[in-house]
Amino acid sequence: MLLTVTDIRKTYTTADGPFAVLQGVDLSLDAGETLALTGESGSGKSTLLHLIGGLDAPDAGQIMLNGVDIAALDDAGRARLRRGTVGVVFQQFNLIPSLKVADNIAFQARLAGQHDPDWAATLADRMGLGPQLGKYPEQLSGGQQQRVAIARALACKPRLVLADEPTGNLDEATAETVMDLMLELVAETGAGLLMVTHSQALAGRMSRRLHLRAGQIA
Ligand SMILES: Nc1ncnc2c1ncn2[C@@H]1O[C@H](COP(=O)(O)OP(=O)(O)OP(=O)(O)O)[C@@H](O)[C@H]1O
Repeated sequence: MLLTVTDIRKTYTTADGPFAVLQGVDLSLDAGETLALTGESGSGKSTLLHLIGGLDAPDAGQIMLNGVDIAALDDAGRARLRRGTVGVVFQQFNLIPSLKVADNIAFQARLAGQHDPDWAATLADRMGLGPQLGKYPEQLSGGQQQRVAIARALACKPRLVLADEPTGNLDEATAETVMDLMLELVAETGAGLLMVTHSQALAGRMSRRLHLRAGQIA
């Protein structure tokens, strides 16, 4: 199993007191599988994705990724694992404004010491980004920026791709094209995909779907 999440708990401290957003979440994902995570706004979807991506640590529970318990790693260990094993795509693209498209695509793979120029070029080509490689993110449309973000996430050949509303900022037609490309490339690499979405149509394109409600998988 690529990913096994067991009894994950997370409580935020807020001005109104403790808020238990995740109260014992279990899920698993195999390589080559695509999983949609749905749930009302505020149900904890992004929180769960961040924990699985090692961007934050749970209060309790186990997250086994590729045989490693990431919940037991320190910050540096989580960062290393994340760079080499996980590719993340956010709704807001999160490109680096001062870097050209080509360098944005290569950024994470370089950090992980896994930059493969041929693979980066293949991704850019498949994403239709050839003419944009020398441009800066601000010179690109939203759809083009999200294709750069997806290429960047896939450039380190991740075993797991995490996507948080990846097409939430795009118009319907662009969203469909971008999603087609992402699903195609994820399928070709054999990675697992966990995608947070509010779109039932999008969730229907995944091999499985889970719904988060009241801190647990419903
Ligand atoms: N760092 C934080 N400190 C305190 N509360 C937080 C923090 N991050 C998130 N929350 C709260 O935890 C809850 C879950 O947030 P989260 O972003 O995970 O939900 P979500 O399901 O992804 O929502 P949406 O669909 O609106 O993006 C929300 O009520 C949010 O206000």
